[in-house]
Amino acid sequence: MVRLSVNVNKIATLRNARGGNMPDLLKVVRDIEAFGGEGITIHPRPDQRHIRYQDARDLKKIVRTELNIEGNPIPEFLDLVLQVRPDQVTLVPDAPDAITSNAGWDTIAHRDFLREVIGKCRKAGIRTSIFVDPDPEMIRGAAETGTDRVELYTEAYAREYPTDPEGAVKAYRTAANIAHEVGLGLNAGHDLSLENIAYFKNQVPHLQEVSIGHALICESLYLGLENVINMYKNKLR
Ligand SMILES: CC(=O)[C@@H](O)[C@H](O)COP(=O)(O)O
Ligand SMILES: NCC(=O)COP(=O)(O)O
Repeated sequence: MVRLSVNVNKIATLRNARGGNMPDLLKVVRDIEAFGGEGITIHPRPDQRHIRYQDARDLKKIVRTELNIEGNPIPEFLDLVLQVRPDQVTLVPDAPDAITSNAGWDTIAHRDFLREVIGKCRKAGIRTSIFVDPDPEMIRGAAETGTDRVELYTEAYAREYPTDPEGAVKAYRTAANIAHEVGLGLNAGHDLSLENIAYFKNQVPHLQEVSIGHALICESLYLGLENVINMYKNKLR
């Protein structure tokens, strides 16, 4: 079964909107795990617009499933990750002012930098993943960095799925097979939803984990968090 890691950035967005602690992020995370969530993903951005660095420290103490911290490995991010030691770190090449993640790594141009960062994380006992487009050369380049896994950036799939499901997924199927051939574990995420997740899961081999946040939280406004988590898990079986 493909593991569901729930990205809780948008819980922190709502919390920060009033400057208080409602919704209580730690309570929501405990409930997500009680409802069947199999991991918690956070993406502390440099401006800490939603997830704050302190949230990462606090969540490390309470997460019982797996904690995945995503972000651009700027020095303060890497320091946080090496301090917190999550189960997994996912390296994302976001610009500081990016409204959301919008590209995968150029694993060839940044091979030496990624090797250095990944080496430090793996030495600290943290499983590593790097955010990549479904580009065969980028997947092969990722294998040269020493990373444990890659995370396929699924925005293009989600955008094209409604009009051309097979056209949307074929690059990801190819990328997944190449990742498997070169010995990489496989995650996926960004803009996945109740509408598009089952087709992706059924068409993309070797998938170990999906991290889903924005759509899941929005769907939960109508259908309820516990119900939505179990709807995703049923589609991921
Ligand atoms: C790497 C990735 O796709 C997610 O972390 C996504 O960027 C969520 O970030 P926001 O919640 O800030 O959009
Ligand atoms: N890595 C993807 C993630 O954590 C959540 O992305 P999204 O579902 O908020 O687009």
